[in-house]
Amino acid sequence: MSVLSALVAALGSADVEVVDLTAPLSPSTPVLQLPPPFANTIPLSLETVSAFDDAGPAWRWNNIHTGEHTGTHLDAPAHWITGRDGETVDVIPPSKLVAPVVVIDVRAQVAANPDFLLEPEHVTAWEAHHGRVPDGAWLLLQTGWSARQDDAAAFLNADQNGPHTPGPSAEAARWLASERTIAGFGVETVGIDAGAAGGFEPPFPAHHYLLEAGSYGLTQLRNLERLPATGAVLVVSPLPIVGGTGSPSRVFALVEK
Ligand SMILES: O=C(O)C(=O)c1ccccc1S
Ligand SMILES: [Mn+2]
Repeated sequence: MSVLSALVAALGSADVEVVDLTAPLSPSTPVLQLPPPFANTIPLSLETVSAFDDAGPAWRWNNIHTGEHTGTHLDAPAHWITGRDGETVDVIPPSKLVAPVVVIDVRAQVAANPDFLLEPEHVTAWEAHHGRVPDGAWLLLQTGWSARQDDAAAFLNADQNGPHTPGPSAEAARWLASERTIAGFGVETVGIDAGAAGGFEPPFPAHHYLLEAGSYGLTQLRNLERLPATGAVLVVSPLPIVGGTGSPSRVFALVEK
């Protein structure tokens, strides 16, 4: 039996489960809110072209208005100034679109502190149990934050001092970019950087270092609790927007039961 035949058989027998990691995309999907004077992306909106009416008696269709960085989306290296000469979303290599995925569970730490920062020591402690993060793998940070996805205020979790959401420290971002070779870094929150990362050095270090290194970002993921710490395969499906810095993406994982 060929490998793909075996996969099809496994999918049919539920030995391999397809887990959708994508948040539903609607006009109420929370989007990043950068402070003035910075511009912000738009949320999704649907504009009716026709709906079984005079404009289209037998068909319904819409125009969609969205940012590249709206909802569950991919960040390409070209999104950040440090990766400005890097890959745009239309040329992401297939080896990053379908790749091994590992999950680091920090839900307990985040439940105690929404400003929790992933440090290199958290990754090396995980590696002591699960082995080194494989070269070319996606590393997903499981924070439990997807439970907030239906409440924009809770999801963005901002007060007068700014947003309070977890993410990597500047040192963790630098370390992941220099000491490991990951396809990308994925999160449940609105962006791959922590809410306070605008005040880090360098600002937004996950973007700064990981996109500089040619890694990608994935945001606003959910259902990470259905993934094993290792052994699953991630499939990332961005739109191939020519020259795009990112794209809303359908993301799912193949999980052996
Ligand atoms: O790439 C994003 O969606 C994102 O999170 C972001 C975009 C622009 C500026 C800062 C950030 S933090
Ligand atoms: Mn983004």
